[in-house]
Amino acid sequence: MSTSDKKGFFSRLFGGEAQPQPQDVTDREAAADAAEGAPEVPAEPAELVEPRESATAPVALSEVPPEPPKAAARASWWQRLKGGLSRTSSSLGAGIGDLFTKRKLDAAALDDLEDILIQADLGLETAGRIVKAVGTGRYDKEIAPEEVKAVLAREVEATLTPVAVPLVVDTAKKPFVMLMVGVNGSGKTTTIGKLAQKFRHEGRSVMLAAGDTFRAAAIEQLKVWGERTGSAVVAGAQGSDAAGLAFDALKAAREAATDVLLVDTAGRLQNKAGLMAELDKIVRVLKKLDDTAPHAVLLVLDATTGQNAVSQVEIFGQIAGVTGLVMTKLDGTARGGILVAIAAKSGLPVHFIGVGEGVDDLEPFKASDFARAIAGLD
Ligand SMILES: Nc1nc2c(ncn2[C@@H]2O[C@H](COP(=O)(O)OP(=O)(O)OP(=O)(O)O)[C@@H](O)[C@H]2O)c(=O)[nH]1
Repeated sequence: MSTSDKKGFFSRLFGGEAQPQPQDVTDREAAADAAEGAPEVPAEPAELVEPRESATAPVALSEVPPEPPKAAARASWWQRLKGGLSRTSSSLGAGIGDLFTKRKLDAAALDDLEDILIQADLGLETAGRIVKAVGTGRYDKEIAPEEVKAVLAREVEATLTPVAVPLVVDTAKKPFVMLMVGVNGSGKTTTIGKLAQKFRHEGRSVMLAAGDTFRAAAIEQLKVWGERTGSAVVAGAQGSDAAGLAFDALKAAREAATDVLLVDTAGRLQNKAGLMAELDKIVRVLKKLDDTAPHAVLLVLDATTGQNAVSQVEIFGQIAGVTGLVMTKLDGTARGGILVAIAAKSGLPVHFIGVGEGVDDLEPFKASDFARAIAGLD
């Protein structure tokens, strides 16, 4: 099928507790300045918020989702994944059901199937593969919707298996530095909180750097996550230099022998050149202290943005050297197939997916579970 056959498709495309040390601001400023002249905003000493004894500090911020009920009352991950992807699977299932109930497989049916798959944002390549697989050996015969769903699950799993790569924290790096990038509202800060919780449960010490200095609420949000997860937080004033703050945080994390440092960043894509300069500068400043840092650059993508997420992968891939993906909000869209399109197109590892606002609504990405859930299979 040529792209022109699907008019409008491409037009949618661009639509253990660390004991941190006091900061050496002189070092930080020197490194930041050496990396890129003087910071645009005069640097202020970063504030270090040490983790509280209790990880259940009162939450004052409406932006931070409430803590989930006790584990026993929570559904299993599979149930939450299936539930989260239900909008996508029911939309696909309804389309497939309508199409193949008591109907022979012919060219028109295959064309209609392709439309349904493209509307679910699975991407042209995967849609084409699924249609071919459904058609093979079944032409002119009746085919049950369940059979089509099984083929769909098989092909989606085949596409996703190569990218379902777990994130490995290299314990030789102290700290293992993860830079979190993505557009505003994609779920970066929430994902940082969820990851911090995971790492803490694995017995690692964690520090969070509030590098999204653009929004005061983002800084406050990160502090709440720090309290909740028992992670130290390095934060500066709103508008302070993000690279300087990242430098402070890495220095503190090193001195405290922290296992993982998660660095939040701003995501103002409307100012691409500015964003590129800021991310570049953060990376260069981190390298002053550890030339192998950052050890992972995770792009957080909001599934509800559909095809726009594809262009975000391209842009952030160019400006931030993305090493892996996290897809959030798969529970809020009927177009969860976008993950499949991105996997096929970019080949980037998908480390985690999020299906809710709760702290445990983020899990390592597994190709077969996702494929079964999206196809509506048990
Ligand atoms: N339904 C749902 N909501 C999510 C998920 N992940 C994050 N959110 C919500 O999305 C909203 C934005 O998340 P943030 O973490 O503030 O996003 P951000 O990218 O840090 O945004 P900025 O701070 O503006 O850059 C919040 O209300 C989160 O609770 C998810 O997997 N599912």
